[in-house]
Amino acid sequence: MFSSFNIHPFVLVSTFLLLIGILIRSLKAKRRGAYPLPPGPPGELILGHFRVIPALGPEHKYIEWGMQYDSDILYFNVLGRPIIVINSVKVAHDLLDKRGANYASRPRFWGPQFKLHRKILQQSFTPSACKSYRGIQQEEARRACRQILEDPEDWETLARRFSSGVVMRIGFGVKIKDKDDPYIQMAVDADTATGNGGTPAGTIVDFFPLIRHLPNWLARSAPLRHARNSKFAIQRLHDEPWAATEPEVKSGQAKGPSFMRTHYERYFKNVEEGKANEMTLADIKGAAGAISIAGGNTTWSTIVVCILHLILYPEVQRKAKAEIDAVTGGDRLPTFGDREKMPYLEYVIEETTRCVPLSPLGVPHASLEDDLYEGMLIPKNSIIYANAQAMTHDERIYSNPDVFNPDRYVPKDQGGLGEPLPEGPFGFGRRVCLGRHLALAGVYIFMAHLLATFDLKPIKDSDGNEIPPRFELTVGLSSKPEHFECSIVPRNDKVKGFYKDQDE
Ligand code: HEM
Repeated sequence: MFSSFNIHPFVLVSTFLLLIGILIRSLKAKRRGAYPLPPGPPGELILGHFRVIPALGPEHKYIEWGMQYDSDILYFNVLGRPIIVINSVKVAHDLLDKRGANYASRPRFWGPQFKLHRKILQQSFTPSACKSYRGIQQEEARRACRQILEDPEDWETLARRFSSGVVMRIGFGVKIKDKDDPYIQMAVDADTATGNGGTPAGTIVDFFPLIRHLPNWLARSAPLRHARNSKFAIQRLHDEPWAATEPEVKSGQAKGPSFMRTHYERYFKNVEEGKANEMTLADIKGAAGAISIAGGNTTWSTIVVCILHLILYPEVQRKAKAEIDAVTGGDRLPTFGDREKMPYLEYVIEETTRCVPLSPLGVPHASLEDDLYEGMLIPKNSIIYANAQAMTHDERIYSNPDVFNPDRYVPKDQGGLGEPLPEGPFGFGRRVCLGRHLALAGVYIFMAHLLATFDLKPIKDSDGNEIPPRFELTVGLSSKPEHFECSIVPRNDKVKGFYKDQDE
């Protein structure tokens, strides 16, 4: 987990002194109260589980340990900081939902002003508020698929343009013009920042926060360098769209709806009327930026993972297309009005989030006070990982969990397995993803357009043999799929007619 411990000797000496403190803290934690901690593998004297938890794919090791210790809740201690891993939906509900107030915090890397951003964002992305963004999502899906018709090789960038285009329009009112638009590169840079930083709250910087003040030559930690480079990319995705749209919004010339416009206008109206403002302009910018950062890469990655599985499982693709054609007659593009008539496509999307949770360990929460769960102590200030990989692949709930099978959700009274829709890919409790309704609507409209228009196939080698696409994910706050080769071809000549008269 913490393999990048590559630091100057000066830091090592200071670290030694720190370790003494850690040892005292660890011993104190062990002696705390009469209640046992949740089970887990043995750690080392000072480092705890620092070297025990693997750097890559820790979620899989946590699943193994859960079985070994026959427990859905595990305890670790890294450099004196308690870590709790939750491996089942039941425990996640019991702690993160039912006792949400105690588990609503984040480890130190989240700023306090985010609480206010969350409150404001939450109101903007309820299921009914999301309906007002459908026009934007539909227009961007049409535009992206029309461009894929012209340039199928570039489907991946065009899918990214769709997802970034939607969140940039909703956040700031910025319209991404084409795939070479500089905003695309900004979104890619921000994706790299959030998608490659290593296991969240699992790097040396998270346990020695003071290291982040050291110059690069002194602390040669890869995650630290990554965090520093990322800061610029993330800031840019706030500053540039804000600067580009502010003059229009200020002068009342902005056309479409956007989060920024709504709150900017409200802010100055309050100023005029002498009323207090809850948010500063910097808060409005921060919240609008959060929409672009949190919503672009995640939606795009879900689409790419869905495409990949539809290529690997051609029978699922065939069924999804048959459902779409039955609703549209194969004569038009699907709309949001068709969504409830396409339960199979909905299951395909849910199955995508189940098979590959993009944040396999969730985004870590932190506990505020000591808590007791089934006779076990969960210490105050623990880092809490909700292991979405464990929950979505729990064999007690899902049959053959590694198989992509949207039919698993078909209710029993309709002849299906009646397995529950996945919980975990969007997190839990008071920090649950507030963009989930928007994200699922975006994936629906994009995939419905894509499947109405194209066949998604593996590429072939020179002998005509199919080469199945390769599947790999980066490791970060939200992972993203690595590039894979595939072939996207129009289903027939008629589909081109779907895109005539499109307003660009
Ligand atoms: C398929 C796409 C998406 C996935 C898989 C996803 C996943 C997640 C996860 C796992 C969390 C952490 C939840 C927790 O801590 O328990 C989260 C938080 C968040 N998501 Fe999403 N998300 C997606 C799309 C979006 C979109 C489109 C938006 C934009 C509106 C968004 C905005 C946020 C925000 C602002 C947070 C932070 C919430 C907080 O800390 O209070 N997400 N998301």
